[in-house]
Amino acid sequence: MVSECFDDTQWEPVAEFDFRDLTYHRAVDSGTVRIAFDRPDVRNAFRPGTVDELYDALDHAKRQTDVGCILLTGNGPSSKDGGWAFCSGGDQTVRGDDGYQYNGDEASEARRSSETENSNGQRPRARASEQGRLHILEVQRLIRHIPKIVVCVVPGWAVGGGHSLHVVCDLTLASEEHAKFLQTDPDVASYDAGFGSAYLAKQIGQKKAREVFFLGKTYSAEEAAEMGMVNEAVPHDELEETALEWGERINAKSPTAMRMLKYGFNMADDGLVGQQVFAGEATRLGYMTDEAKEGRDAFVEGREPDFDEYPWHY
Ligand SMILES: CC(C)(COP(=O)(O)OP(=O)(O)OC[C@H]1O[C@@H](n2cnc3c(N)ncnc32)[C@H](O)[C@@H]1OP(=O)(O)O)[C@@H](O)C(=O)NCCC(=O)NCCSC(=O)CCC(=O)c1ccccc1C(=O)O
Repeated sequence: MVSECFDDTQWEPVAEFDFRDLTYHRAVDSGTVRIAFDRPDVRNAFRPGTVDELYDALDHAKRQTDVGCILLTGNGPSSKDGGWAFCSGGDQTVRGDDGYQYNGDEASEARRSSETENSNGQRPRARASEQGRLHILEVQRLIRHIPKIVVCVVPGWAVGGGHSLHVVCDLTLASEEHAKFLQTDPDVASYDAGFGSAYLAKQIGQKKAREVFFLGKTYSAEEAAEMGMVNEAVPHDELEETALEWGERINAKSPTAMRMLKYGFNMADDGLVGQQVFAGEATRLGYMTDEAKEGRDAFVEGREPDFDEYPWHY
């Protein structure tokens, strides 16, 4: 069983990957993928290998031109106590002095996988580091810039670095009964001073975001929705069905419009990187015009470009 919430008639595994800490599925009927943390007994805490896998799954999803929506969720419940989680952040048991450690089997497994081609003939990157890692932020940036809509589907706890992941996703859907939102970063002497906090303040306001971090209260799905950091709370039994419906709604829309809107929303907060990402997509649209083709063809044919027939639009 993937997860108690999971309807296996609606999904098929993405065959290219055999992840240890995640499951990765594609919807049978729509351009939606489902990436799920799969360590329910530790509230889906992430260790360095989990973060590597998450980056790989997202990067793969990014390259699927018939996929418009990514659901990011957590499998459950825990076999130990029946508890549900989206993600409880960095696995504190493998936290070393300079970051989170690949240790024991995990390091050798990552090394081994770097030596083995997957079924696409691709060789996964070697990443197991002797040093501590703090690379969930690379995943945050990928979610932020991925040209698709990422929906965080929260079936239980969203805590610490898991809370920050929900913040950076485009939309959040939460289980009415089990979703709980909590920031413990300062309890374990950690601090996501980027999207996890400053961008959260854009969503729920400065006072409330400071409350989330400085008081460390736990918020229900309903409270989180009232605060503006969750889009909707739905009954637990309907969580994944609703997420899949959202995926279908998203996929019915214009891919170009959705991409430009996402980057437009990002741009105001992302400085020159936001402008660069938006401008890159504007360049792609420009390249698709006859006017741009004339520029390219003139160069390739060794003649002066003739732009006379293209108006200076106003
Ligand atoms: C999530 C809880 C609130 C759930 O509480 P409860 O329902 O009572 O369950 P528990 O009995 O506590 O937990 C069950 C079981 O899971 C284990 N567990 C839970 N969370 C973790 C975890 N994060 N790491 C390891 N293990 C965990 C727990 O020990 C139990 O195990 P048993 O063997 O059954 O006893 C509660 O569990 C809780 O508060 N968890 C800790 C939350 C936390 O502090 N997370 C870390 C915050 S810091 C962080 O996430 C890193 C931030 C980060 O990523 C980052 C930040 C800035 C720069 C870079 C980075 C980066 O790249 O990493």
